[in-house]
Amino acid sequence: MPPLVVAHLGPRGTNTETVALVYGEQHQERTGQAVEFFPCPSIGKTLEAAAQRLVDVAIVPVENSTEGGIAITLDCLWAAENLKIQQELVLPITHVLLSRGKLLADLTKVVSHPQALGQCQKWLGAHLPQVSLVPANSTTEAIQIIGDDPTAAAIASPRAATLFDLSVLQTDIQDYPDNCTRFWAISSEGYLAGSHTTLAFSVPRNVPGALVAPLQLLAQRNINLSRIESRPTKRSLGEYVFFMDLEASQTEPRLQEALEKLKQYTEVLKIFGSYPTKVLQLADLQHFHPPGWSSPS
Ligand SMILES: O=C(O)C(=O)C[C@]1(C(=O)O)C=C[C@@H](O)C=C1
Repeated sequence: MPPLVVAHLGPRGTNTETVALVYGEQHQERTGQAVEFFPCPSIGKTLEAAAQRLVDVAIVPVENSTEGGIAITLDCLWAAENLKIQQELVLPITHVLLSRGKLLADLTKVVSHPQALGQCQKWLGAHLPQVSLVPANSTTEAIQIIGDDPTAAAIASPRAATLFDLSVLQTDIQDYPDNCTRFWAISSEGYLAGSHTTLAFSVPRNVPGALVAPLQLLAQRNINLSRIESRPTKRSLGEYVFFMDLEASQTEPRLQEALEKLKQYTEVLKIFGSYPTKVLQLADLQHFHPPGWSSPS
């Protein structure tokens, strides 16, 4: 059997890679199939690899508890024709400040993924108000960017600190202790059943009640909405695509009925599948975190 190929945002050491490693380990334990990893330069390229079937599965971040939705993931999912969610994994996110320099006072710039900079903005404002904040494609690309410059620091994971042998100037710099990110394992192949279903739709006209009718269909069937998020359609200002996460499975008649009726009220309706969801615990992460790391939850 050929190995399962799992794409993730690279280079090695990103938070997304941690989730890919856990996903791969659990897949191998469950099926016996070997797993190979395929690091990609951006979230968009990771999803493209899955859509073009260059890989079997793409692991991508969807939403962070501090910073909210990851727009590029939702936009790529909407644009692709054939992508389905297989599984949701929630990772507690701990950020550390890494540098070849020794003192906070010597730093002039801090580099990281915009999500990570956003998740640490209060800490940065309080401790490094004078530095410039430089965006990177990932937390480990940030480590490559700072190189040996002792006046630059990167925000990355404790695992990246160990992998790249960098000194940690400060641990736990995320603004909220329960900071966590939801990730999806996405594939172009069929999908598994599970407790949650994600869909997205555009509405035919921007009129009063355009969103109330779809919401009523769900409420009448006692289907709980765990998230609703809008993204611009990019056709004209004020036109949106609505993403919804539902606490119900497509195998349930109440959801099948609601989805059938939803077609009347939507212009384009995409169903990204039903999937199980899991909050990763220390036991899931034990092979992928440096000694001494403890889960924030
Ligand atoms: O740069 C990384 O380490 C990533 O995995 C990306 C990413 C994101 O895009 O949300 C993933 C989790 C964290 O919330 C910060 C950054």
